[in-house]
Amino acid sequence: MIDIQQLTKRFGGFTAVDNVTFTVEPGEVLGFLGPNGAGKSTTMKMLSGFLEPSSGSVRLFGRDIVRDRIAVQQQLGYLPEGAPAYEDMRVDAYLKFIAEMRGLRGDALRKQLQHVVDLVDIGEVLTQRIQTLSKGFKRRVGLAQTLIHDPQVLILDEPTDGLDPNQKQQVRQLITNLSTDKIVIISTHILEEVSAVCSRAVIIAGGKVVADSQPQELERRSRYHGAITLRLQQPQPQLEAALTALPGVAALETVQTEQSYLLLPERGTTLYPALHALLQQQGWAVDSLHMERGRLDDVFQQLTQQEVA
Ligand SMILES: Nc1ncnc2c1ncn2[C@@H]1O[C@H](COP(=O)(O)OP(=O)(O)OP(=O)(O)O)[C@@H](O)[C@H]1O
Repeated sequence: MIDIQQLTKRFGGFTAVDNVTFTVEPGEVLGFLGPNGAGKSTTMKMLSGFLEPSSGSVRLFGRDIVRDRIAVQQQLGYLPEGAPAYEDMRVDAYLKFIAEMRGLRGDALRKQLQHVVDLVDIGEVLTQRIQTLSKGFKRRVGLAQTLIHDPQVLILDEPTDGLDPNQKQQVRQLITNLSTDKIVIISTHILEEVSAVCSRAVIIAGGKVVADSQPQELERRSRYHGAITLRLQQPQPQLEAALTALPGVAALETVQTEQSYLLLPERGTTLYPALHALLQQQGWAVDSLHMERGRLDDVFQQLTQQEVA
């Protein structure tokens, strides 16, 4: 388990990370979210032992990262923001170098190297210099470096930043596969990433935790939770008035381009039964009907703007 208690970082008079507390268990993928400048990277640096907290603590399986830094770092894999590497080295030489730094030798080194090369699928670029790689491959080499000593905890700072949609998908799948027996913490400002890979989301703004929940629970806080988008097969002149009058409708929006209506529910209301009854009664044929789980971007905005304001 990783146990973060009242973690704080001040740079001069400025508090970048302010009393952050949370714990993460093996098998969890924790998404650490926040707008630019919220304090994500600073927190990740403290979690991985690269920056000393001003106050508070980080304990990994009971060991304090400041007092026991080397022992804790042996169980950690850290991918810093931008996945920096020695650009003029070849991929194979770089990974061998990192493996040696991690104390691997001989057969164990060769096996582990082969294992991570297969895992992140970089066999075809092993003899290339890192500076000549595409962003996607660079990021995968960064991940290989993070995984080489088979750590129990992975701390990945914006692991899919700058990747194309296919590469994003591959890295997310890899993170999901790795998470079965590891603790994974990823920082991101990509909300779809949270829905795609995270079992939990901690949102920070202005250095403070403003939410700590499962992504589905956060979606339920959105005003779009249970919202229905409706399009009929034939336009009906009375439709708009009938929808506005439906019990439980908080607001009605029209989506002109698609000739559809978006019905927003009053909090705690399920709109579908009343809508279904209306459609049946009027005999209006439905072209499409979609009910939303909620929108993370909406909740993210509410939570982070409140804090900044
Ligand atoms: N070494 C430093 N000295 C002074 N201020 C710093 C230092 N490092 C970070 N900061 C400030 O702390 C705040 C948090 O920065 P941090 O990089 O942790 O944010 P972030 O959430 O990772 O942002 P982004 O999404 O843009 O990467 C920012 O205002 C930043 O300017």
